[in-house]
Amino acid sequence: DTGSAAAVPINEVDIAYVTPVTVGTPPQTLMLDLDTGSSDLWVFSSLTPSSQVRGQEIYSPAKSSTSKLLSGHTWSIRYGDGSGSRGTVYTDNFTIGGLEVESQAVQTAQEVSSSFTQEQSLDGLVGLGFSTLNTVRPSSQLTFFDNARPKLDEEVFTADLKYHATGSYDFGFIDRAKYTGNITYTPVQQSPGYWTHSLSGYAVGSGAFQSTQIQGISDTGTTLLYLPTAIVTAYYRQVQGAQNSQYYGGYVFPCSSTLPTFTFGIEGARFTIPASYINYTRISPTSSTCYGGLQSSSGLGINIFGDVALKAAFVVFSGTNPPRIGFGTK
Ligand SMILES: O=C([C@@H]1CCCNC1)N1CCCCC1
Repeated sequence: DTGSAAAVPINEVDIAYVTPVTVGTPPQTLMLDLDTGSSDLWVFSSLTPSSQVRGQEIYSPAKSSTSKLLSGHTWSIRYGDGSGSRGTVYTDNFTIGGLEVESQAVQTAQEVSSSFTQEQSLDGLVGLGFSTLNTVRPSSQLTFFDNARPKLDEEVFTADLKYHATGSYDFGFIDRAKYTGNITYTPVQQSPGYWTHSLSGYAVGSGAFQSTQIQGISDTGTTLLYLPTAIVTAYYRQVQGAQNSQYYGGYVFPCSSTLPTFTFGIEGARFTIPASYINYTRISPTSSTCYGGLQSSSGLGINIFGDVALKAAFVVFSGTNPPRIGFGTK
């Protein structure tokens, strides 16, 4: 089997992407954020206090003839940005892009943090990290990908995220029409449960490529690209008027600045992020100061290859043994 579904940016700066999924019988359609940086599948639900729901679609297990309570099981997750949610668990039929998993653990939120309440076009997350990260207790649950794996034509899913446009996620096949040339693969270290791998180096604009191993995680659920401070300062040294603002919590610069491109390496292959992707957003709607799509990872304890980087490539998440990740030019 295979599946293919849209990845729709939820606002005009691609802060996150949502994908239509269906839960239950008859199918209830929700728009969920497919997140390779976590492994819980949770949804706004009929159990979410109405004070915490602001326009989101909800899953009502009582309206599904195939829902079953996973008795005695709970979950609680805290994301690196301080957001979080918690609740109870049902199993139910779950589909993405025509690919169905019967009896998928669907984590129903009984509480969500304010940033989720405020994000009205996001109805929950589909964790596509390794199932070892799942927070359901007393028994942890499998991700949609792990459940679908036995029925997939090929043990892969792919991400084709786009700048200010709708892209796609595919399951079970690699669509030759979505990239040119070959996919370059590199090993994944699946502990503690992220898609952890290394870049082979980087270049700022037309500068020389610096060959250096940079370990981090490819995370479709993180908006920006977070790299070591030395690399980030070297980048913004090329930007007139750029500064690392304590007030805004990162590098800002005049929106009129000419930004260099940023190139990253995967093994011998090179992927160039256009300057426009790094001119991320105005710090407020009328401001002429802009916030960068490349920021320092020093506060995070981990480098994160988020959407600003991933949308510059066609990315193959391969669940083979051992797992690996592949990047193709598009
Ligand atoms: O919470 C997160 C991210 C947040 C954004 C969505 N993806 C998961 N983590 C990934 C980086 C290490 C810490 C955990």
